[in-house]
Amino acid sequence: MGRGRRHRGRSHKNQSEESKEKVRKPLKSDASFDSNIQNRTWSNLDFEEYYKEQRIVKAKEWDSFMEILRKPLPAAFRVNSNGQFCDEILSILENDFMKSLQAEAIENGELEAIKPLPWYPNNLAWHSNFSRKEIRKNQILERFHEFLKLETEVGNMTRQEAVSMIPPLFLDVHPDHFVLDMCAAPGSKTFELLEIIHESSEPGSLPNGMVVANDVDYKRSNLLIHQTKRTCTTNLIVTNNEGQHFPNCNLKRTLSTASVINHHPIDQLLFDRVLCDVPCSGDGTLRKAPDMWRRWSSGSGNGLHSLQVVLAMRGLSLLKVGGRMIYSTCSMNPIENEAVVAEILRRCGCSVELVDVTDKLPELIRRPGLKKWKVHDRGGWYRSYKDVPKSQRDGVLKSMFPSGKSDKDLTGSGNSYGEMAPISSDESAEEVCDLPLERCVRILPHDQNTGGFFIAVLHKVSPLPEFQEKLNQRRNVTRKNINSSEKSSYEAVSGTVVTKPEEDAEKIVQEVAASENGFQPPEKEHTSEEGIIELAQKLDGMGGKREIPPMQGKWKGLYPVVFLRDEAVINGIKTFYGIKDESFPLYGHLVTRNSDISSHGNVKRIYYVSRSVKDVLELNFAVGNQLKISSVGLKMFEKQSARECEANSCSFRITSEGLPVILPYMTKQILYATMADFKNLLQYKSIKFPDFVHPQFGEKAAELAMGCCVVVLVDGTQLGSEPVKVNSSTIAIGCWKGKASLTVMVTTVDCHQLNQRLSDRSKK
Ligand SMILES: C[S@@+](CC[C@H](N)C(=O)[O-])C[C@H]1O[C@@H](n2cnc3c(N)ncnc32)[C@H](O)[C@@H]1O
Repeated sequence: MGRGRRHRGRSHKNQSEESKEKVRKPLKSDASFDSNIQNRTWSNLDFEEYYKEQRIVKAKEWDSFMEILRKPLPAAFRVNSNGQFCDEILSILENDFMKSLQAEAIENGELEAIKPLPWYPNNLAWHSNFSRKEIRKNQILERFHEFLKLETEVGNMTRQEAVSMIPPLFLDVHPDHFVLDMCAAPGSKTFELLEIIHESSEPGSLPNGMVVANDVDYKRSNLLIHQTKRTCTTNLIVTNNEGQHFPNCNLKRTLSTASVINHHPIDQLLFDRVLCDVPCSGDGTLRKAPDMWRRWSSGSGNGLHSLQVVLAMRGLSLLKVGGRMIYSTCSMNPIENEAVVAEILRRCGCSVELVDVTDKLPELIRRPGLKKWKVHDRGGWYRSYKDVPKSQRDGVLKSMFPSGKSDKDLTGSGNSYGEMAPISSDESAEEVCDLPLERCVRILPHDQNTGGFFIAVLHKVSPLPEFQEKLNQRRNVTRKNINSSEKSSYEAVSGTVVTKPEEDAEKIVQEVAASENGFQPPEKEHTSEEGIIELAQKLDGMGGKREIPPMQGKWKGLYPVVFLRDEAVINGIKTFYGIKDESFPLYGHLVTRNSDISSHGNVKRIYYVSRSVKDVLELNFAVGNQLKISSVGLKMFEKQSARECEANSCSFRITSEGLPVILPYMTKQILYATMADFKNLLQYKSIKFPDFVHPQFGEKAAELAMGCCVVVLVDGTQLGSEPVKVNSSTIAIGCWKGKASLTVMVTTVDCHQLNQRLSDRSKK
């Protein structure tokens, strides 16, 4: 659900109080809900009056539009295209669940239980005809629920509302693109963007592109950090800047000498793609957040309009010429949608075009953007700004109207984008926007049983008009001044500034059982998407109150990220795992943060960053840490304080998320196991060397240096021809080689899921 600051609290409150009296109880036919939901209200007369008046659907469609809004939203999910078991999972969906759930679907009056979303490429996204609640509560659906839960937890699937999957597809992202996700939390679209960035990369090869996922709310950002961990990406930076003041880290403006600039591969942070999925009133999510029926008022949309305009304008100014930006909301309100798009087109003149995407995703049922709408405020309707009484002009802005013109403008000349349609002197005449707003994409819930959504695709043809850029720069200079006083507590420390350590995200996830074998438990991993969404909704329920990090502790809640320059640590890792600089350079790509350094100066966690992220970190450092970074790169090594350790072993273990990236470059500490031994390891977690099915495997394990190692699954024919080349289907797990046994260092959930997938494979 969209959220943001409510600018006009007073009118909002009055209207929502009024609307409480106008609500009605649910229809009898909505009987499938549990009693808790039944007691909720499923209508709001203000909502009905508002959208009838805005004519977002034809009169004859009204009843079906309202009817679907009162039905719970069907669950939707995506299969991670980069996941190792993508094909297996698709096959289970097609060959098992599509058939086995059919009877239950028919009982529910549906033709199909689950089906691929026809507009999503390669059948990777699915729609189920059961709501999330039904899936959770219904016993027959229990096996399906368990499957969804497990595969989501290990990162093979993502539960995501169908409409929320659309913006990244229209954005046309390539693996070498720099992408800004401006309002990114809780991160379902960031996850999708990362998937696209990584789509064609081979194991270990990192794409040239990257994603900056920004959100002003640090608590919601922590959900994003947790959620995107499952992508195992080195190409992500998470920031907590205000989107409208997002810095472009312009080195030319910061440094005076060209020679210094020459040392930096990039001198300004601009993006090939921007996703501007702004905070909004969120009435497109009524089906999954029925509480909104009670809270809905037209004031919410009005209150967010100007923030939405400035966010979109900032996004466009951070976009490279030739780049593409998506403006999207999960609201159906034209004030948050077409009015915002019209205003940014007016401000940008010919430098920005609204792209016609009718030929893209042809199976997606969509409606054109509106050209006519009205503004509602404090019980009154206005067709034109000239009708708004002076006393109400603080709440109703001229940019909210189709012409975007004030009384004075209406007598003057048109704008550079095109002449507006003449406004008749007739009081009842409606304003019609002359911009090509029909190119916007409206998704209405009753067209294909989804939530409501709005998308506009914008193309930056040339630099923005100079005064708009200057306006943006002025805003940022003012912000920078504020920031520099805020920053005094960490100025002396080199590196990037993070607002809060990642561990906060961990607090919300389940603990994995501590290993009995003397080493620290593996890092806490994966929580369910359901949990993430529920947490995000709880945060939404805080009424737009933004969370700022508590300013406690030595670093006052601001933890610097630093490049790891400790050669003893880096060389120790390189030697132990046999990593060669020419194939996988570690130096310059490893970062840590002060919160990860113990009081004795020992590093606890080490993160790996791609070249693109490294370049941005260096730029950010050079411009005085303008980006407030809360997470960066991929946690690759973690200090292991084991009981059993030898002088020559490395105290850093490889994390499970880091393993797929580094494995192709490891030349030491690798064991090759056949299915029997591999499955036994997953099942029993710790096995003594003589107890392996293949004695040679136990002998090789015993010969290995003590400490972290990797066990790679091979078939019998590959044994003896080691090293086996790693490819995208390679299955490997991190283990600990002790004095007498080999112990798995993978969470119980991951072991269980992997075992299940391997059993499915062997059945074929
Ligand atoms: C509609 S939600 C984004 C959903 C997200 N794109 C996703 O797919 O999961 C809007 C987000 O904007 C954030 N937000 C609100 N005001 C902001 C601002 N001024 N700058 C950046 N983010 C903001 C909110 O914290 C919220 O997480």
